[in-house]
Amino acid sequence: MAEFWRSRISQEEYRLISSSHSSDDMELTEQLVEAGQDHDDQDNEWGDRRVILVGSGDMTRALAPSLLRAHYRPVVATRKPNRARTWMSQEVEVCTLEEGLAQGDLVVVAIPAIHHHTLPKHLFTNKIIVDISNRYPGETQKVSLAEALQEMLPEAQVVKAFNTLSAYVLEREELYCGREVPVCGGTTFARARVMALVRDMGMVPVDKGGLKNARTLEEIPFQFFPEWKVAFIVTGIIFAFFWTIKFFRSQICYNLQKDGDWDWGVFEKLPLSNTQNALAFTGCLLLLLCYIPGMIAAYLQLWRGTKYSRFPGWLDTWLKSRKQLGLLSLLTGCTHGCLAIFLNINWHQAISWTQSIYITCGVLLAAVMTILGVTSLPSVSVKLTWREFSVVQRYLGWISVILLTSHLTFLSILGLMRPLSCYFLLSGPQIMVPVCFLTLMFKIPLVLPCIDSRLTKIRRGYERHNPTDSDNQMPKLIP
Ligand SMILES: NC(=O)C1=CN([C@@H]2O[C@H](COP(=O)(O)OP(=O)(O)OC[C@H]3O[C@@H](n4cnc5c(N)ncnc54)[C@H](OP(=O)(O)O)[C@@H]3O)[C@@H](O)[C@H]2O)C=CC1
Ligand SMILES: [Fe+3]
Repeated sequence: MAEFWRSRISQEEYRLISSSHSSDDMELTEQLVEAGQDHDDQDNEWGDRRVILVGSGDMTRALAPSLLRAHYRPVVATRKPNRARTWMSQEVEVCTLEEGLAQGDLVVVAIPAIHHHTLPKHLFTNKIIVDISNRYPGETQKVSLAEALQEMLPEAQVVKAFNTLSAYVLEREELYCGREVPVCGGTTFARARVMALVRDMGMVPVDKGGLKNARTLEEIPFQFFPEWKVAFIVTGIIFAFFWTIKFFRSQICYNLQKDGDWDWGVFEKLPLSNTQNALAFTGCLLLLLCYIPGMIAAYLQLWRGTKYSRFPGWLDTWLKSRKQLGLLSLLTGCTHGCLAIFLNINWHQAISWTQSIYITCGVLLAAVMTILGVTSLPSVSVKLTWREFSVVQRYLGWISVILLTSHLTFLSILGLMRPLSCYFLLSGPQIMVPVCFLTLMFKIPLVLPCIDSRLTKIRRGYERHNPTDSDNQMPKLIP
């Protein structure tokens, strides 16, 4: 194997290559290695650090500088070298397809997939082809673009990569560094080589197996907030619930219970007052929904006496949606705060002590939630130590629940005791204040030293039913 690539490929990838028993795979790997050595012999200075970029479009213009930064040598192979030279930097070699493809065995095909059939097939023998193509919206193919390219170039190894990044991102080191890049296809060697390239460029390669998975990779750019789906649906349902309650209480019940004609004037409150009210309680419930699943998980672990059994699917999904629920809680809560300032505050009127506590708690809650929201963003959280992150998320999280409970209680301290004014329909505070207190009540046992130490033990790997078994399937953590 060419020395340069041996040093770039991690031990784990090398182990995978060595343990690959497919004879076809090994044969192709040998051919590729030989091809790599040929290029080494041609030019020792660069060896197979050359990466041939076919096409001179947006992706080539974004990839070439990032390859240079990673100490690779991009060679642009284009149909129109004279034109391409005008927009490529001096350090990038620009040549014809024939000249370019003769220089190296790692080739990035950066032309739209509809033009793949125009590629000179004979020049791609024994090459590792990095297919970065994406289909256009609305286009549907039975086979993935990468599989179609592999079928067209049977003597090459097609590896799918980089299609999940945009030219815009690839132009900015600060945006692409640390990003995950799924890679699939080729022999294990070809894939490992592309993964090493991705890693050298400052990104994190994720091995997605064979080329049959290319379709999944080609779907990624078309995904629409997949991690937010659950949180958006939950937020929509909660908002509709509180908006309907407010509508029945303030518009329908009000008119049904009063004497005289139907008052259409109260319907004017629908867009602003009702929406503000519904946003307030949506934000409250979303905040609680961030902390309730963690408590359920803790009780479940205490009951099972182990952390090594899977949570039910619904709890797993709920736990994974906490960040999104928290950010939506911040959004709805802050919108409620802004609207409430316009609606409720009469600056010339003295405020009671309950109102001043309610306002102070509300403003503090907004501040604490902003810190929680900002620290949950990946760009910020990667800069925090594990301790900093867990202290902020855990303690500030529960402080926000206490502030929320105080905010709601002092908002409606008198209203809570009032008899139901709209048949059996509870008001927002009448629903939310008990839920807040219940959440805090269930949290209190978990912070008691005897239970907390038991939970900590379980989370460090202790198992109640199997305390001494060293053959447990999962590794134990050192306390
Ligand atoms: N733009 C982006 O953000 C992303 C693009 N991609 C994928 O990367 C690939 C390239 O995209 P992009 O750089 O934006 O495309 P561009 O349209 O900017 O450039 C494509 C290049 O392909 C070559 N080309 C154009 N027409 C033909 C043809 N008829 N025959 C042969 N070659 C042709 C040209 O190069 P020349 O004239 O030098 O030969 C042209 O510069 C596409 O498959 C796209 O799906 C993937 C992720 C993101
Ligand atoms: Fe409020």
